[in-house]
Amino acid sequence: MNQPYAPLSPSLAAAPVVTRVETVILDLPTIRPHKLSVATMNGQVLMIVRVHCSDGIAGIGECTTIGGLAYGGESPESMKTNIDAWFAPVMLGQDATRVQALMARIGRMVKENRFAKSAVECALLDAQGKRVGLPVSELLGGRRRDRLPVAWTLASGDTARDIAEAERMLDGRRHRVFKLKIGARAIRDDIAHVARIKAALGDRAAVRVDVNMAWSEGEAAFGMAALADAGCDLVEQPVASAAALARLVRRFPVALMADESLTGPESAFDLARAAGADVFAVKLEQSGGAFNALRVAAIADAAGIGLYGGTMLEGAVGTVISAHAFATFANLQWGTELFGPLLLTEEILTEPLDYSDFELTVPGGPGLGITLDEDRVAFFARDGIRKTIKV
Ligand SMILES: O=C(O)/C=C\C=C/C(=O)O
Ligand SMILES: [Mn+2]
Repeated sequence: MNQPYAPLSPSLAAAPVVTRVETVILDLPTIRPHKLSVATMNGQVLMIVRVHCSDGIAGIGECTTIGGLAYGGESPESMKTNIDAWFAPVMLGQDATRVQALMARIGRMVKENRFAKSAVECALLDAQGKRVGLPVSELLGGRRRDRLPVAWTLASGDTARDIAEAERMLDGRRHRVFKLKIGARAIRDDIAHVARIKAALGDRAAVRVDVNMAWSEGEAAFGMAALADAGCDLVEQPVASAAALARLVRRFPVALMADESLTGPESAFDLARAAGADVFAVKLEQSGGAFNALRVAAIADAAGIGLYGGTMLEGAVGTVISAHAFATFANLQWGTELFGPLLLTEEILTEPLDYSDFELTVPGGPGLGITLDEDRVAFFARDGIRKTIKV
């Protein structure tokens, strides 16, 4: 007869706990300058976090941003400092198998810091996936797709160079959706830039723009009408104000996408309630992690708002956890822009990700399904300083 009060099985009775949290900053070159309205990037800075557990399993996470503090309120340096000083002490000794419970514990001690939370949650999910032998996508409810369409951003700052780059991407069957970064130049120059690229590519490619909040509402009204005429099919965050987005939406024959206005489920709900966008760019870091990104997506689905898998130009680790999350989405009408690793000149994985036929393959192995090349991580580590907080 079963013992009604038999002790928990050893694996449950002594759940593995967090024993060490490591953070390291990697400085990596980009293939070319990457010019946005908020910053010009001549390299990318990744903050990698590694969570070690008492059962010998270690998970990895990443948080990265664009141009230091130019995009949002966290930088790789602030993320590293805050994980070392404030996240690690409340994680040590805690049950590593209960990811959401541990993230809630962190949330009671750490306000905001969404990018850093996203990285730590990723590391816990990677470890738990390795522990139970399941991909992260399956821990998030199950993937619906194994491949994701990937757009490419043209941001060299030179129209002819962008056209040549797009032709190479088309010839190589790597990308056929192109996002153009505009907003730094006079609006008429930007419109002419977009029109020239769309005229050159024609129906072989979709052309979209990201203004990164650089326009006033008046400029955006003029710009969206002109971009629609130029054959652009999506305009991303032309203005900073979510209320202005709601005044601009559905006035022009071009879709309007929210990005910077989305900072997690609550902002997604507010924007959905105002019907303030046609599309949501979901970003795990901006959302505060994978579970929050799924909540943002559920709000969009419920409100009939389209979905797009966004990037913070993460390297392979941040890109892959995003791919696992986006693979679970019921709808992903506008594809993704998970090209971050392709903007870098250096590979930090033992096996490069599979970008082919205009798509990215979502890794199928346990956890994230990727392995860091430790020699290359050590080589690109900033000042060789790898900070370790031990129990
Ligand atoms: O820079 C890129 O190419 C892609 C996305 C970055 C930020 C954003 O969407 O605002
Ligand atoms: Mn954007």
